Amino acid sequence: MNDTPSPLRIADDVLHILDQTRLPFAEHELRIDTAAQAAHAIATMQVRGAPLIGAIGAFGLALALREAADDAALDAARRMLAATRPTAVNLAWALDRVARAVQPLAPSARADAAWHEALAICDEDRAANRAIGEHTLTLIHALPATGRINLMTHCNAGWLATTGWGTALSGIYLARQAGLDLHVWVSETRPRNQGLLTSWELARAGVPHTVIADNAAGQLMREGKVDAVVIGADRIAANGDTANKVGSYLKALAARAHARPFWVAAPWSTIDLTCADGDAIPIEERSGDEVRVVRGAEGGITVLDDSRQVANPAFDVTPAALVSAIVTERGVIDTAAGRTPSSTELKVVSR
Ligand SMILES: CSC[C@@H](O)[C@@H](O)C(=O)COP(=O)(O)O
Repeated sequence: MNDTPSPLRIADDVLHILDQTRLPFAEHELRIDTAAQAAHAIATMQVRGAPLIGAIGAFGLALALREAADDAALDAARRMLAATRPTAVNLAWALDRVARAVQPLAPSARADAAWHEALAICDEDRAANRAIGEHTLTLIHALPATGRINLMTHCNAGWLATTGWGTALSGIYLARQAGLDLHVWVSETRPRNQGLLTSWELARAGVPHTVIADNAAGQLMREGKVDAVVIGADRIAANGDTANKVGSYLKALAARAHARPFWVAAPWSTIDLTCADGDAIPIEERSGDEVRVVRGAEGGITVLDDSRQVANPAFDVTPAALVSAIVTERGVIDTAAGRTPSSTELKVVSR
């Protein structure tokens, strides 16, 4: 699995992360050797993307256990890390997994065991993402498009958002490797502009793409310039309702209106069977300053002063009825055709 770039590097038993708040303008690595630094990196979005924050949370817990590893310390560190970002379930999932692995052990053995569990989470994430890419490639091959295939994506669900390959972008990378004539519409994704990260990734991989303002998506679909939309996910409820970066829902509505497939690509760890439907998914409200200040290479430009009220929900929920397929490492759940895989327990309400 070494043939994918990764936003994190392990050296000297500590973490080195690519600071995503400085991308795409500067490539800058940060050293993370305490749980507090890991929590800060997640909360400030130096690292972001559901699978990646899960992995960093897991390493953060291991780092905490190097300082104190009794039950009270474990619980406190877990809560501190879990409180950083609420929507992506991968964070809580990874923290639970590490805690469960170390709880039966003596405190002296916990830090090393937690570190190994975090490494295993990363290995499994890369393998899952590669498999997601292969399943997505099958969907791409099945598109009725003749000539160049035009996909649309939102936010960044590439390798930067995971420990390797990405989710929504994994299939795009494999399609490119397979020599498919493919072009990607990349929506800018205000207010944090994760679309610029996607453009940065795609440019590095030589994937033809065009960045658009978020509001251009509907017109492009109307003009027949989009064959399918593929996005990642932060949490998928038991009925298939999908939380992802705010703006995903509008793209799903436009895709349905123009009879275009809308695919959600995510590892199984993004599925939360304890959420019956999308109403149970917590939606993160971030600082209004992200809307007030437009960031660029030279810092930020204030476009609205703080006398004005601003709302900044960071995610939205796309109802399962608008999702054509959920692609996980276990295969494709074709929600449009009313088929669920018998080997799994996902209680998707098929339509
Ligand atoms: C493979 S990442 C999937 C999602 O986490 C991604 O699309 C997304 O919404 C990321 O949001 P972010 O706020 O940048 O962490």
